[in-house]
Amino acid sequence: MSVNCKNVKMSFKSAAGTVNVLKGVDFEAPIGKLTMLVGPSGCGKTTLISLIAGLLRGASGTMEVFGNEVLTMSASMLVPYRLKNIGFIFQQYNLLAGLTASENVAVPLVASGTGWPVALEKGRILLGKLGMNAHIDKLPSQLSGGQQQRVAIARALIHEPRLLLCDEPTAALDGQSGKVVMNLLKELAVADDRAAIVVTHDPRVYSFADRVVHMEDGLVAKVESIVTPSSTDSTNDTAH
Ligand SMILES: Nc1ncnc2c1ncn2[C@@H]1O[C@H](COP(=O)(O)OP(=O)(O)OP(=O)(O)O)[C@@H](O)[C@H]1O
Repeated sequence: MSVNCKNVKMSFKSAAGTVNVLKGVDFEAPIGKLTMLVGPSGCGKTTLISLIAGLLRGASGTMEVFGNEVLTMSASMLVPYRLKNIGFIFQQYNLLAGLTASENVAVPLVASGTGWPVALEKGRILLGKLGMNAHIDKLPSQLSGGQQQRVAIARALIHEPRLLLCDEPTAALDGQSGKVVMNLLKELAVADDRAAIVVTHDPRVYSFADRVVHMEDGLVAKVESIVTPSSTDSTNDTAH
């Protein structure tokens, strides 16, 4: 398993009182698979993947990610944990407005000690693979939504994380662009030693999943294993 969560509970305190958002989640994401996490708005999907990424603290239970017990990890250990293991694609992309596309992509490598020239070159190569050669020196404000999405994907994958976490990667895209993005994610992020977890509301992309985990009201309600046609067949998407 890339991720193995047992009895994960998480609450938020606010002026109105305590909200129990995760109520004892058992969740697994197998290595070499794309796991989709689906369920009604507010059921706790983003909270769960934020905990897995080490971006959110304060949960109880156990959460093993590639052998690391995340919930009890010290703050100083979380930084190298994230750099080594996690790529995160945020719903709103979260690109740095003052940096070009290739500079945005280079940031995770620079953060883990690679020099800017090497990081930028790797960033350009990866953006090229994503069909972005004409846009590598543009600022995010000069890019379309789909182009920004590709920059966010490249930034999440540049340091070759073992686990890619994506929050609604196709929400802002039309149907065809959504399929292209899902094909890219599967091709780049799912391998024998890697896994991806995709949070989505988008029924158009369900067929890219190897496994669908349904959450409801802070709990896992159902798990489906999906048998798909060849996951690498990115040219034939008529089934999607
Ligand atoms: N920082 C916070 N403080 C208080 N409540 C929060 C906080 N973050 C999330 N919540 C609440 O926790 C619940 C679950 O939120 P979460 O974002 O995990 O749901 P979700 O399933 O990802 O929803 P959506 O599909 O709409 O993105 C919601 O009721 C939300 O309002």
